[in-house]
Amino acid sequence: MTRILDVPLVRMDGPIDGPINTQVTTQLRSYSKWAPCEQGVTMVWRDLSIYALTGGNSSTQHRGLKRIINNVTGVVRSGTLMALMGASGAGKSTLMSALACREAPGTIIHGDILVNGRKVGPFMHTMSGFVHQEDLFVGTLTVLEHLTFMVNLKVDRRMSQRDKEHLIDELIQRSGLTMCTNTRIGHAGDGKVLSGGEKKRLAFATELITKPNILFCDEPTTGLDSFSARYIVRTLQDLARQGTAIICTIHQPSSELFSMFHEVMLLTEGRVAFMGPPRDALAFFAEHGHQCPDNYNPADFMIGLLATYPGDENTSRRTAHRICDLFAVSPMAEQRDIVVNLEYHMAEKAEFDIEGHHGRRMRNLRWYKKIYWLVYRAFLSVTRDSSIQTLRIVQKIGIAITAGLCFIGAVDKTQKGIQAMQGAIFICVSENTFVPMYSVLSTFPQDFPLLLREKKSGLYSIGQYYIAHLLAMTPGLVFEPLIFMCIGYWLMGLRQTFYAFGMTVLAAIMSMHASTACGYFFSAVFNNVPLALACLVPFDNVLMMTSGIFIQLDTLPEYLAWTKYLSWLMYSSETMAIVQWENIYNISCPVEPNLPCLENGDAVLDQYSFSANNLTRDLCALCGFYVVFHFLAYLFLWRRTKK
Ligand SMILES: Nc1ncnc2c1ncn2[C@@H]1O[C@H](COP(=O)(O)OP(=O)(O)OP(=O)(O)O)[C@@H](O)[C@H]1O
Repeated sequence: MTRILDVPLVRMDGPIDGPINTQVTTQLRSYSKWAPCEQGVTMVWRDLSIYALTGGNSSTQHRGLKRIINNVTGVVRSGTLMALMGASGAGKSTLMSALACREAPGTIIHGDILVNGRKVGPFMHTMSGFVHQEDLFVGTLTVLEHLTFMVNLKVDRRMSQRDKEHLIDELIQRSGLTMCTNTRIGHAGDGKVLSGGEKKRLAFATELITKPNILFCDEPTTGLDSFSARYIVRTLQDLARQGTAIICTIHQPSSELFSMFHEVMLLTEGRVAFMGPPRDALAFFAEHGHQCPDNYNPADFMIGLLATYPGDENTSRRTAHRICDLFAVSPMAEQRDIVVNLEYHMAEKAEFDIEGHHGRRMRNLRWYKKIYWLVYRAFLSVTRDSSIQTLRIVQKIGIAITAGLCFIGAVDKTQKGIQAMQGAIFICVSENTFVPMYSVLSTFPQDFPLLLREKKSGLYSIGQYYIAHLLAMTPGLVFEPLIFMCIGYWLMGLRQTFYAFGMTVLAAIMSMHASTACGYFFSAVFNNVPLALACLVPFDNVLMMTSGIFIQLDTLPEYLAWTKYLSWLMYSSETMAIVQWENIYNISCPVEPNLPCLENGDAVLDQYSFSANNLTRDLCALCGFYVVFHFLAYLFLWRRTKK
């Protein structure tokens, strides 16, 4: 059903370079089918109030809720670039997040927000983009790699490789990043990396991949020089010209930037003080006795007028409230209300199936391909930090050579050799335990903000992220112990059979995997490295004491005996000890008859409370540690993203 409206409703084509004319002519509009791309979007919100759960109960915080947005009504349409302005704390970010359906947990929204007549919901994540104030990227990737990753995860899976490449080229060109296609995004303090303005443009390019109908930008010009800020607002103008509806919070824009917006919405203490074209804003304020002085920045003037000044709260609040009251009964508010009420009216009459429509239109990447692309990114990130990787390998080789040289000739089938052998086993186990365990502690605290943002925007699930991360780490976790054992094992003079060597390498690799799993668990539980460290240090002391090398485990007091079963060091030490001592029958004894003597391998194992029958149990236990620690780490991470 197509309706022909004879009241101002939607403006689809107009003088985008200048302010929008609110007296718009008739517009065709169909609400019988979901067609935002074809006909443009109109987003409206009426009497919207937003509360934050405070948990407090003071007189100003009604039933533990703090009202941040107070009965706000508004509209934004395709082709409009709207600035959301107000003093700090006016509620800009809260309102914009709610409109974008990306509100913080604990936020309560009263009132409906409609897009082309439909209540906003999860579909907003596919039909809208959100450029955050703080840019978060994997800094080791280049611009091209980042966009390749994002394009593959965001676009319809039926898109051909050629079209994807074409899209990436177009995004790079449109964002003015041609010169830095192969430049690393970088972290602060890195060498040749993107500038703040380039990062912001890359953030825009990332959001434009899906050609969103509505784009939300949180302070896109903050921290940029005037040239970069102008470039960003020009880009937004271009986007609006192509039919995107854009809402953008902005702090203290220059006069030039201010005039580049088509509409401005001024907020003060959660209320609307003005909504309309920027030039009408000055006229509105002047009409009510607040004339902006010549040569004064209009944005500064209006924000200053609406701000609450410490020490003069009552007067400044009275002024701001009076302006809000005056705007609420102004002809501009009346016109806005006509559009909004009509949208609500049409929404009540129309029938549509938005989820079904979107389901039909967009086919997400299959889960295993998402894992593939996540592994690709994680692997690039790991290998790009080549200095760290090289250092770790060099460190492993250095320790293996040093330990090997220390033990050369000491490990033999004598009573002294038994102690040297157990020492060598401890080195093999501990070298593949403590360093890897501590080195992953910062993983989740570091990755969490980006992970949360990408997860919330529906790029992937926590499970996919976790599996991909493990897969990307696995080659390193095999290679490092392998290189250590290849050098250290033979230099130390451990048992010269391939079976013994293979089993020792296997135990070292499994020990490395269990240790990193434990490190991930602590990283996920605490999400704070100093706290995780404070808890891990006592834990690893217990691990060491119950490894079976320092104390005969049978002699542990009964109430502590169970702790040995929690130590994967004990399982890997026992595995290595078994393969070194099984079927050894000829350990020489001292000449003096009264001195204690361990005559064979079984006696040695017995001395350390180990048993040759435990080999399978030990390997299974090491696998168990790996699985249980990772599962718990995943659960904690998943729970954290739900908060
Ligand atoms: N979860 C919350 N609990 C309590 N108060 C909150 C919460 N979230 C926001 N607020 C309060 O609501 C008000 C508006 O916050 P908001 O971040 O939306 O303001 P803003 O206009 O975007 O400010 P700025 O320009 O400084 O970013 C502030 O006073 C803030 O302290």
